[in-house]
Amino acid sequence: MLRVAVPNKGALSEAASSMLGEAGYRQRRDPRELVLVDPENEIEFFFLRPRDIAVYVGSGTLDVGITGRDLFLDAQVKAAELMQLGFGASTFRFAGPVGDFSTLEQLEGKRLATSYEGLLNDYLSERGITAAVVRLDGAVESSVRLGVADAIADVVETGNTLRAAGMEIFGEPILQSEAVLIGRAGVEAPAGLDVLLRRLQGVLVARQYVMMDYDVRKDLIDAAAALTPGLESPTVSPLRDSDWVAVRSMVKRNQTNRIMDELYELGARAILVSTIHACRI
Ligand SMILES: Nc1ncnc2c1ncn2[C@@H]1O[C@H](COP(=O)(O)OP(=O)(O)OP(=O)(O)O)[C@@H](O)[C@H]1O
Ligand SMILES: O=P(O)(O)OC[C@H]1O[C@H](OP(=O)(O)OP(=O)(O)O)[C@H](O)[C@@H]1O
Ligand SMILES: [Mg+2]
Repeated sequence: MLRVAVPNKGALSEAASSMLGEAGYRQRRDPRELVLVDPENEIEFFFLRPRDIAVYVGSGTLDVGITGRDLFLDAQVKAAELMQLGFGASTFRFAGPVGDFSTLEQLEGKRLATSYEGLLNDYLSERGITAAVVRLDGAVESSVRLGVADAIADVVETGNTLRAAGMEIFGEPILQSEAVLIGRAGVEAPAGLDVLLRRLQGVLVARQYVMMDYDVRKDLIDAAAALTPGLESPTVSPLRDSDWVAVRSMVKRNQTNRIMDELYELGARAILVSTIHACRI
């Protein structure tokens, strides 16, 4: 059985579980369940803290796991990013009291609070900056006001937490993070991993694309196909009226309305959009 680590709570937990559900795997009914076996799919899910998932995968105890790129890099384990999962996006950044800092160089000799000590130390040493890193478990934004640090390095999503603490970001982003699937580096792929990857890829595509159908005059098919090239090539079917054809093509979800407008301008009619429930590309 493939052994997969999944976040048990926190920012990534719900989205990870619903992605696995969409990929056709059994889901836990009770959030206190720690292990879930899905014998039909020959897979076993272990619900763990996202921060610990890299440790289990890095040590080879579990085959693959879903965690944040920031947490994975912070753990400094021997594993590799296998797939980006398209949720849990955040930026890891420096922040300080409003007006105090504007450049990275000003951090020299200062005290920096963070929950991501490994990630921050790597970043500072790559840039030759020496600062005292204060490792905190959470609520890092309070550390400056409470006097244990001069600035922080933390996860920023909306920036609301920072603003509420009277702080602002400065410097370039340290890291763009999102949820990723990680696996062991330099070993033979475990049985069943290829199926998991294809299924997750299928969910990503089904979320990113819609199916577009329309009718267009035969002499306009090249112009229409240029607007909707699909992944390989659009499907073109005959209609009873031999001057017209029906076209079917996958289209990026976020471009749906622009493409519908352009197809209509071109002369296409009966333009229909439907969601893709599942797919294998
Ligand atoms: N708004 C957000 N707040 C916190 N983490 C977020 C946010 N958006 C995305 N993430 C990502 O979620 C992961 C952190 O998850 P989680 O909050 O469960 O961990 P944690 O902060 O260590 O745990 P906890 O807050 O329960 O102590 C990171 O990869 C982070 O980048
Ligand atoms: O930019 P925002 O949308 O405000 O989100 C970012 C905040 O969310 C996270 O905290 P979390 O709720 O995980 O608490 P923690 O600091 O105790 O981990 C993170 O550490 C920031 O504090
Ligand atoms: Mg948190």
